[in-house]
Amino acid sequence: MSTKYFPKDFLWGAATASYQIEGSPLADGAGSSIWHRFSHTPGNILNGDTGDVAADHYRRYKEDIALMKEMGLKGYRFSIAWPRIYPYGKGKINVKGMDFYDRLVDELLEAGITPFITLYHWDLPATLQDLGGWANRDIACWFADYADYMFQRLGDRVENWSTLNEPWVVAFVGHLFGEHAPGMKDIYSAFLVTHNQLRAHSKAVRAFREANIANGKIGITLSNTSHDPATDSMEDKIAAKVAHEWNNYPLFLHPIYYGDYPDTVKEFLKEYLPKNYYKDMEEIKEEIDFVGINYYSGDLVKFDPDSPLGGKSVKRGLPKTEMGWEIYPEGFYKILKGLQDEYNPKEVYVTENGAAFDDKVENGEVHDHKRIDYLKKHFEMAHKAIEDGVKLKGYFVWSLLDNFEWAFGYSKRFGIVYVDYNTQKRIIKDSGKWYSQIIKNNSLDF
Ligand SMILES: OC[C@H]1NNC[C@@H](O)[C@@H]1O
Ligand SMILES: [Ca+2]
Repeated sequence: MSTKYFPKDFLWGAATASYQIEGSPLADGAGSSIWHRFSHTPGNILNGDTGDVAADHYRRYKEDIALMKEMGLKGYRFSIAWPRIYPYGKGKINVKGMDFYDRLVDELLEAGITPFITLYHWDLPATLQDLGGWANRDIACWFADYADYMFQRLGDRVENWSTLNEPWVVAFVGHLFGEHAPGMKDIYSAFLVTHNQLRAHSKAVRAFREANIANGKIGITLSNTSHDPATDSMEDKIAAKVAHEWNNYPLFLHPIYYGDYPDTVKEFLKEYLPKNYYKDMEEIKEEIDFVGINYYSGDLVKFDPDSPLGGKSVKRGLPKTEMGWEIYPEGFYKILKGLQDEYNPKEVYVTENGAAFDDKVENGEVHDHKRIDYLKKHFEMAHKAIEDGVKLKGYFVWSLLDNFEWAFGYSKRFGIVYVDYNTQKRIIKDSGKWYSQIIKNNSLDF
């Protein structure tokens, strides 16, 4: 057993998102979001759950920040609900909505916790969806205006900003698979949404440069699944490469760093890319300060001529989390190392990593050993990645609190803090206590 230390000032934190924890979606003048609509549309969410109350964080934020302080978190990643700021997506500002985030940031700073803001984590103002949402090219301006206003209001106290959370999930789960808001099933819209999110992201980055925020850093947060070829055959290897370049960070980083979509996306999916997309690439190619990596799991990819991507996902019989996702820590290393090798970002943050397990309260405690084991294995891989040159500067566990897990509602618990939704009581799980020690020692014994 040896002790391995993480770099000095490594930013250990926890992550959440507005619609998943806040509740009070229409309070104090906030506008409706596409997730308010989607969760209130019967049939979309397990058990008919909605984000109407969630973890009641909009009202309990001070108590939650006290919990973060008790656990010794260095950082806290959270998202701004665009419809609280602009109830109609643009135009009129809602002062009370802005005040909530002003107070939240001040409370975090008072607790010595570094704020890490995500500008968009899926709760698009519903009125913008009525104008076409992310499929409307004008959203690049709508988003950049919203981003610029946030930079003006919070830029004096917040240095770390991520524009979009998991734009792949927004584009494909929301516009092709139809399982997320706005519930569309149109592959052409999904690629148009991919493209417009890139345009919006880079326009916001330029606004960020203009805002001249002292020590400011801006990036983007991308979802990733580690895709390995099912066999050594060339067919499976190509299928795994296509899956990687479409499903993971390359789909967005290739345009941002190199000004074009990845080769396999252009080769296999050109039909679906917006016509004349290339004209926007100069605008999209815009330097960022860090890449946010979200990682949960991996799979095997087998050549499959019937699939539009030429491949299908295959399980390998590994232990799974409550989400049915295989536990594959090696994939975490592959994604982090692959990112550094392929794009050489200035900095990398793990903006999400964690697991859902069937947590139970026993005598006022939650002995979530499986989550501790999951996190420990992934921390080991993160440490190995740093040793191998990945410029990893911080790690945010998903999630601080049990919360609204989108189409699964409250049935899946990812928190290091347990939430009893009947009483809104919080219980720091064993994993939260264990994590506190890791942060305090800034090291792992393995
Ligand atoms: O599925 C777990 C998490 N994945 N990334 C986005 C978050 O909003 C999810 O809760
Ligand atoms: Ca200010």
